[in-house]
Amino acid sequence: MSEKGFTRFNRKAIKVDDALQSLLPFVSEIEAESVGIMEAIGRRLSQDIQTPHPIPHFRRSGYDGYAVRSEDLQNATRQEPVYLNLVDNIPCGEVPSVSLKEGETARIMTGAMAPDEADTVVMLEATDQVEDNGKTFVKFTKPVKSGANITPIGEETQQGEVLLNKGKDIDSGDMAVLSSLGFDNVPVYKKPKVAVLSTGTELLDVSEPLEPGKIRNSNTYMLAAQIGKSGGEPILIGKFPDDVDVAKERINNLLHDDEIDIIVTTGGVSVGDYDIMTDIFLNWEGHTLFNKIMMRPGSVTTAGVFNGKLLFGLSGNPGACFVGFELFAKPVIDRMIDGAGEHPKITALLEEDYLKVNAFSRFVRGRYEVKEGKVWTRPVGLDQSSALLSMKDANCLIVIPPTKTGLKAGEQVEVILL
Ligand SMILES: Nc1nc2c(c(=O)[nH]1)N[C@H]1C(S)=C(S)[C@@H](COP(=O)(O)OP(=O)(O)OC[C@H]3O[C@@H](n4cnc5c(N)ncnc54)[C@H](O)[C@@H]3O)O[C@H]1N2
Ligand code: MOO
Ligand SMILES: [Mg+2]
Repeated sequence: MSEKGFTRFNRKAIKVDDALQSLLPFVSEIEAESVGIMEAIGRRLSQDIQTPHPIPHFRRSGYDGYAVRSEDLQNATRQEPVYLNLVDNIPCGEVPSVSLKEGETARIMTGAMAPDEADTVVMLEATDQVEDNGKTFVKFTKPVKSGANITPIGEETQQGEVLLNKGKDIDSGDMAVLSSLGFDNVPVYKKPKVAVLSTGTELLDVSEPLEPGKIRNSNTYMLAAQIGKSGGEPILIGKFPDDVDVAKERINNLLHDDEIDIIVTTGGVSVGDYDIMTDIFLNWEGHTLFNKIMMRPGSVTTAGVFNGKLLFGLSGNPGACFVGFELFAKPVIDRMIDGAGEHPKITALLEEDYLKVNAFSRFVRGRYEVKEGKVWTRPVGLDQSSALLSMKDANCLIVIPPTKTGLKAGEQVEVILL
């Protein structure tokens, strides 16, 4: 009997949102760290990133050509071309070596720094270079608009603007900005360390050959991927037989291990004789928050807290384990790294009838696709808690509210994006 009056069998089912809310008070933001820029890919920024200088930080030529003062060319025509004296050559990475005076021009390459006195760059294709007793001139046959083909300082952004916001997951565009601004070290949130421990005497290691009545421990590896995708770092503790003392001792170590932020177990949370996680949650030094949810699959998903550390007892059934993680552990990890901790939802149209009726909400592994501008969704694989193969094809969970009649094709449903 736990202090909340939970017992093995009489469990008080609570709503998904209430269960999620009951976890959130125990979620604290994880500290930040600084990582090398290449390690920052996919990590979450822990600070706003302001630009220390305008972009671009110098007047930049947009083309290979000649930097000119547009007033020198205002009378240029094919019949009466203007010839400017070539006084400088500015490749990319160099700076102008002379200041342009009236009647002078500088050859300049794309991306190179334009001379202060030039307000325009004329493309090479629109000019000719001519020699005249040892001096080089450039021939222009039409006037140019002042400012053409030169990117002014700060055209993209002025100094001091916030370009990347705290809480953003670093993707390719962010890497362009961070590297351009000189962040060879990047402030990111530490990855919450999530210990994964699977219980079940029936479990074999991945490398072990099958035996009658036994299965390989697939939940641990499925969760490792889900944890990584959620921004956490999976710490694989391994599989344990259905021995409550062994499991309890191991879990206790983890609860006291400052290196571990969250513990996730799989298996043994229902009413079976060897459901040892149920036993642990019924009498442990922590506080059990819930052990029954108004949902399918994963209705026996259980969670508790011990000195501020959350322990999740996910179901052994792969489908239930997967859904239990997505609905409860993923939002917790997200909030630890400054995320909203919400389930990303969109509405979609059912492509086919869903006729299973149920008193609880169903979270059905499904796929959504955009077709003719509308979002459609359909279940994938076996819609059963114990199904293993439906997760690989799923990119969403279709939320089927409690219904007496099931839902018809074309009806609107919410889907949670995976
Ligand atoms: N009489 C009742 N039976 C069941 C109930 C119930 O209320 N009354 N609850 C059902 C529900 S709901 C679910 S969900 C499952 C949950 O089972 P457990 O969390 O206790 O999981 P186990 O019994 O340990 O195993 C269930 C199933 O999953 C397989 N399994 C376990 N660990 C792994 C793993 N690491 N990788 C892959 N597969 C795993 C295990 O072999 C079993 O087949 O209980 C229902 N029963
Ligand atoms: O609630 Mo369970 O995951 O349906 O079997
Ligand atoms: Mg069981």
